Amino acid sequence: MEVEKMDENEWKYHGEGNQSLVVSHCQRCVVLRFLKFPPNQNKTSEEILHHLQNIVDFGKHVMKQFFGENYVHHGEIIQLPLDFVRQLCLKIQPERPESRCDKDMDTLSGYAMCLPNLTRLQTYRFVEPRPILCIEIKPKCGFIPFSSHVSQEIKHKVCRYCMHQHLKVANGKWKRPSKYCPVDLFSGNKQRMHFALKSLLQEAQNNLKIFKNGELIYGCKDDQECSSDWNELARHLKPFFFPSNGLVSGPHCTRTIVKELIHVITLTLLSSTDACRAGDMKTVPVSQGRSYCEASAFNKELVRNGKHKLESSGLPRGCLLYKTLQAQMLDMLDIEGLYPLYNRVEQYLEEFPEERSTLQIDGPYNEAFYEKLLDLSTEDDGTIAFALTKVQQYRIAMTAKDCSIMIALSPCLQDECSEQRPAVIASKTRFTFSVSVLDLDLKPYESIPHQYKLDGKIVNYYLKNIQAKDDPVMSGLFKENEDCTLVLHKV
Ligand SMILES: O=P(O)(O)O[C@@H]1[C@@H](OP(=O)(O)O)[C@H](OP(=O)(O)O)[C@H](O)[C@H](OP(=O)(O)O)[C@H]1OP(=O)(O)O
Ligand SMILES: Nc1ncnc2c1ncn2[C@@H]1O[C@H](COP(=O)(O)OP(=O)(O)OP(=O)(O)O)[C@@H](O)[C@H]1O
Repeated sequence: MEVEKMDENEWKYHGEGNQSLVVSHCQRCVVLRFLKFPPNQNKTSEEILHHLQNIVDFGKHVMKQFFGENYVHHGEIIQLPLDFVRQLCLKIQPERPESRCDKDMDTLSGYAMCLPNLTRLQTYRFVEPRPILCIEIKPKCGFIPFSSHVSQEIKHKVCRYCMHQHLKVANGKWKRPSKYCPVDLFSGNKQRMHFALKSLLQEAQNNLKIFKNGELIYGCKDDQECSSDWNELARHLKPFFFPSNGLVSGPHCTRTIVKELIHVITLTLLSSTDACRAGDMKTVPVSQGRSYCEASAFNKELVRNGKHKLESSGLPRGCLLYKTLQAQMLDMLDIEGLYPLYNRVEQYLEEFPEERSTLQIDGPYNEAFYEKLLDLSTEDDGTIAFALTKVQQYRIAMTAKDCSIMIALSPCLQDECSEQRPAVIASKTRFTFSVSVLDLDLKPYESIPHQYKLDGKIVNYYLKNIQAKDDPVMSGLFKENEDCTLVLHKV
């Protein structure tokens, strides 16, 4: 890219999260990813460059090993003219959702990351004329904690996402709870995956976005403004799934198209398109934890119908979901078992602050850092080395619990598919596809106390407000208490 000739008019707002803001090029298949900071948090250009270098190194030397070369795009750092960045910032400001404007895009350093535009197929450099559909899923944590350090039994039964939903609705983050359960999505069972994906389509929150030719057509632009009109979605999707049938319309057609979409997403999620170095590193036997979540609407429906056995077919080893789950499962001790180890590291650093860089707490994220992550022993020998390994593994797990999966699909002819360019088949269309993972920024060491507190809040809220109401015995107890209160009233 010729940085001297950068023109803000060739770029447009693409999206943002809590840490970064992304703009896409109008003709080329690239995006720029800028860091975001709260106003007044003045970072020097050097600090920003160092932060970005860490992100790139972490993707290149660590996450590629876990996920595989083809799934991870670490990108490169680019230095941009400050004038271009300022103009771009002004241009895109009106497009930004209000809920994300508590942080400002960095316009002072001139540094950004340049990445392939993952809403496009990765085989083309330029925006190609053929239609492209892209589905972005932020699947969140797909397993139930199996650690013996867990103090509340409910955490062995209900997954964090399902519990957290209730706290988020109570806090006003979302209007309604979603029926999506990540444990169903990661089960590898097609029926359960279908239910999970349908639930995501019903209540996308920040877990699902759909792009057509690089433009967002479905999902939440803002926390308050969510598009969940299936008829509108079906109108967009029809040319992809039923290219020659112009007559089909109405609710039946909408349902058929949505079903086709879910089918294709399931097939791509289960496909194996890459091998990776950590491929044989099995963090935990799947059988160790519970393979279903008691709060999942799918599970509840089965129980209502008198069926108690939830199928978990298991994920094919090569697929991205499997790799994501394995990385997530590096959280072997749960935050409850991890927190005392974090405190051990903290104490050590208080005594020996100069050791912070030797211990690679803030990088560099290189080969040596990766090698140390491979020790999966859970036997605590009381050393700082053990505590540090578990802390770093936990940070990787947290990163994998918050990453997103991008699936890009484009209709193709039979002779266009090859081993390099795999295909999935829907009833009327053959799609060539690519699957990628994004937002693999390592979670900061400093966020661990926050994770510990949040975990307590999520569980306590669920126990007090949700489980107590769901459980007939508990709700009976609450009623009795209410009766007592009445007796105690002055009359
Ligand atoms: O803690 P969680 O599970 O709510 O995850 C946070 C996400 O909320 P979510 O539950 O997905 O709506 C949150 O997403 P939103 O900003 O709410 O869209 C961020 O991804 C946050 O990451 P970071 O701390 O900014 O790096 C995420 O925080 P981390 O816990 O991953 O640090
Ligand atoms: N390489 C890419 N190609 C296409 N779109 C991208 C790319 N990187 C990011 N995006 C889009 O920009 C959005 C924000 O990016 P990203 O998830 O990296 O932000 P974040 O601030 O790190 O997220 P979080 O809130 O999870 O911390 C993504 O949800 C995705 O839609």
